[in-house]
Amino acid sequence: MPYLYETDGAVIYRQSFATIRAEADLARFSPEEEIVAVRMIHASGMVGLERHIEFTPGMARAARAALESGAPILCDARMVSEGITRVRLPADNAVICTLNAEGVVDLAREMGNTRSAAALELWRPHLAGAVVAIGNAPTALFHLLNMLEDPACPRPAAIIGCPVGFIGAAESKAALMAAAPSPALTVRGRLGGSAITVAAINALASRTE
Ligand SMILES: C/C1=C2N=C(/C=C3N=C(/C(C)=C4\N[C@@](C)([C@@H]5N=C1[C@](C)(CCC(=O)O)[C@H]5CC(=O)O)[C@@](C)(CC(=O)O)[C@@H]4CCC(=O)O)[C@@](C)(CC(=O)O)[C@@H]\3CCC(=O)O)C(C)(C)[C@@H]/2CCC(=O)O
Repeated sequence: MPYLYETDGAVIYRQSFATIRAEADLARFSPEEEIVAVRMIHASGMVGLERHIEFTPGMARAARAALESGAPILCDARMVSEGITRVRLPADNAVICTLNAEGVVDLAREMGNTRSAAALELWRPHLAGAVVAIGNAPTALFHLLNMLEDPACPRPAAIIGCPVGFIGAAESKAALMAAAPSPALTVRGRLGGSAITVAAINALASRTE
């Protein structure tokens, strides 16, 4: 007896989003934010995630406008950069991950930091007006915040800072929302991760659900 299951991708998405909207408490989000929150919950399979999602005012609009005007997307990990659905991007935006670029291993050794943090030094020429997507590494988010302490460092248009884990994740995200050097989106606490971060980018990239 073969297993019977839903095989239409569009139907699966539609039913998932309807389930999330029926079960999650999305009332505090603006319409632009709600679409992003729904997709983040979808990627995590976790109704309740919405309680930990926080936008600075106007972040969703700023990020969407930046993407529509062609901003590059700067990602901390390949798991983030590979997850971005290219056909959703409104301006064939460049998706950049420098984690495996030449010299990053040596730079990390010199800096006494992780590869994830060192890789951000290669973002400097792309940072002005970019959309940042940090979904894995707390050290990358901390290093970005330290870079942006320098007023001469170019500002990104928006920062999605959702690193996951037990060491530095909650702290780096609290620091992001306290400093808010650019419009920012986070998931407070230990929760986060590449999939949730990718989902936020994919939601912001397209006006279609
Ligand atoms: C301490 C690190 C953490 N990694 C986590 C979770 C996951 N990481 C995966 C993978 C495949 C990668 N993690 C690296 C980014 C690697 N992870 C680290 C570092 C040691 C330090 C980062 C930090 O603390 O800020 C980091 C290496 C570095 O020197 O920067 C990765 C580059 C390691 C590697 O393969 O070389 C790699 C990312 C590859 C890529 O996508 O480009 C996991 C899939 C776990 C696994 O290895 O099986 C998982 C993915 C989670 C996600 O959703 O992204 C934590 C939990 C974030 C942790 C930092 C916090 C902590 O509490 O420990």
